[in-house]
Amino acid sequence: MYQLFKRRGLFPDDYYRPYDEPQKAPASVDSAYDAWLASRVLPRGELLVPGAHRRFSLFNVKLAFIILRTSAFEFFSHILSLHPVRTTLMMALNIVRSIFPAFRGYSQALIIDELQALITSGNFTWSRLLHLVATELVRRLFESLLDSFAASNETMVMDSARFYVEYVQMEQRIRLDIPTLSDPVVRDLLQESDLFARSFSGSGFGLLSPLDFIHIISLVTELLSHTLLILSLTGGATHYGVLLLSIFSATLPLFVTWFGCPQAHSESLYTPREARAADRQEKMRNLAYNDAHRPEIELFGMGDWILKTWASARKVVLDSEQTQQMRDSSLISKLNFSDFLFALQNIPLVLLLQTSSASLGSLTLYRSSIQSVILTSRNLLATSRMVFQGIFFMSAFCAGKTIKPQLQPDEEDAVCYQTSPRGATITARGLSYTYPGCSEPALKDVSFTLQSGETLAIVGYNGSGKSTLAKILLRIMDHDLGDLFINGVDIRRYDPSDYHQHLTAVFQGFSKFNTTVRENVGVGRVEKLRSRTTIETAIQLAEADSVVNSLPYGLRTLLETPGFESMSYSGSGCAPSSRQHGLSGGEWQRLSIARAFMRANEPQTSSLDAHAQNQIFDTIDKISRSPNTGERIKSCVFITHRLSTARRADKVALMKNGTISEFGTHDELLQMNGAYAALYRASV
Ligand SMILES: Nc1ncnc2c1ncn2[C@@H]1O[C@H](COP(=O)(O)OP(=O)(O)OP(=O)(O)O)[C@@H](O)[C@H]1O
Repeated sequence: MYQLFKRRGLFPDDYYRPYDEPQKAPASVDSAYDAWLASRVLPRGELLVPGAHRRFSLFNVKLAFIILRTSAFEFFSHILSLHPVRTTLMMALNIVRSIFPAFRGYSQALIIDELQALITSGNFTWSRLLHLVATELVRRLFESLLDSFAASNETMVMDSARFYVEYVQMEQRIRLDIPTLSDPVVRDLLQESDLFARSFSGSGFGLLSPLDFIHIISLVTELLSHTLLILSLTGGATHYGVLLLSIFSATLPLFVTWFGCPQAHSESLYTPREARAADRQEKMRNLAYNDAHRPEIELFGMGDWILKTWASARKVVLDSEQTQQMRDSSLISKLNFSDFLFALQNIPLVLLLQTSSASLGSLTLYRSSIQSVILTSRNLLATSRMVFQGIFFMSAFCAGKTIKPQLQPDEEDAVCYQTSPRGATITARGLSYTYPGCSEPALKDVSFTLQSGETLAIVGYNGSGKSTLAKILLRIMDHDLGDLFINGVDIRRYDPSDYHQHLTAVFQGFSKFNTTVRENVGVGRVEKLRSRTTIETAIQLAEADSVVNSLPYGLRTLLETPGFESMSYSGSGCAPSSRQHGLSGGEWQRLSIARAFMRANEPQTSSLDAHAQNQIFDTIDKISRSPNTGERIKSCVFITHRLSTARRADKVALMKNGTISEFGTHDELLQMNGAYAALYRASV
């Protein structure tokens, strides 16, 4: 697999390793992807699980800078370009709003001082008091108007940013092919990229969104404005010294937590064993909660096993969380600083009282400002910490955009699929394939030739590699060794989406979508989703018309699915639940065949059918011939366990232990008197 990735140029040479082996940080880091990968490697060669918080170390700070340099600028410029005026306004308003608290404190202090002066001089009047209160109310009104305008502006900016990242996420998932998506590195990358996208809706592991970079700026401004106020109230070196001491000691515990105990979150740092346990407990929980599994859970009495497995996995996770908590609550963070701090903060207050300029207003202002400094420092540290983590998740998001699907040919190698009048010619030479993480190949040295217009039946025992070969022929997986030529051209040179235009397939494990019959069939050829005629023809070809006609709302019937695939969501305007209807396994299969037949009328289509039966073979045979001359115009490969169906194909391939052990016409194989002949005789 590593060789394959190297060849495809998906990952740099020196640091892709299967996850079971110790990991090594990349030798040089000069892209967001490198930095993301390097930030996950722990000193012992273990990998951080996706979503884990990065330690605040010098190395990670350097990586964060590389990410900012290589991808953050591009990302933020894109966000800015979505709403340039509103985003700029949002930044400006954030800074303006950050000065408000200090200004508020100052204004209140002025009112108190003025009242104090009025009372001591004996000039107090109620009208003067009302005037002061009214002024304060007007100031507050202005503040709240600006606040609500800023909030609505921010919502618009955030919504468009959220749409953008979610769109890119969806695009990424759809663009990548099965081999790329099944790679563990890519899976982790996409998981962290998802966390980044979710942080925009405020649900990414408690992360703030990346736009909180702006909040850092406003928090710094707020901190500065309070500090300036305090400095203006206090004077002299003694005051400054004590003041600095009190602020430092107020924020010290925060720094200790930030630098010393970076794994405050329970999910932050799992060992591979703990990560596996976390995964297992989640799977068991899903089994217990999902109604789709209920019949089998009851039938096979899986309840106890689920509970036991969940309990042992849960214990491992809880133990790990406990260890982390104990690590986090180190002695220094357990020390209760609050009383001590309170005393320290009062020292400048006492000194301030000694000065002749001390007034009630200035004392109140001092007290509230010092509290604000502490609060703002806390917010600043918490926000910075989240942003620090967010930078790494952002690198996953940006790196995800650049992953090249493994099956995509290089531009200079790509060729367009050229149709041939009688269907595709398939030539396989020494094809081998090993699933990731497996030691034994699922396909070994498979060679055969299928001429255009011929039908090939693949037969063999369970697990002999039939589906694997079909997936390679369908180009949804890539072979490791050997060559596969379609119409004389290496299959690797075709763009998969171009190649797929010219074939169709029925899968054994076909998808059951929780949507209408029409959409369940129509997705076989999305551009014809609105063409009722095409859908009805496909349904007729698949002999599924009796199924559809028996449904209360025909094509508009909303199908209930036991599985997870869902194409509808609340508010989508889907049919009401009264239009829902369940189908039997066989009826679903008919619809899946109709889905495949959506492409069957294309003259050059090669049909591939998994686990076909006699009746289906008749239909496939009918549509793979020209309606005028009756000549074959499509090649067809199908997998079957029924040898009575296999004998009707032009060629039969018997698969055994991942390879084709016998190949030829039905009669040739019978004459060979080998395994096929024995199986055939046993079946009749
Ligand atoms: N995703 C996978 N990961 C790892 N191994 C796999 C995977 N899918 C299949 N295999 C293994 O590859 C081998 C061939 O499987 P394949 O599904 O191609 O067999 P098959 O002949 O189609 O079987 P069946 O008739 O039961 O459908 C089997 O040993 C199987 O366990």
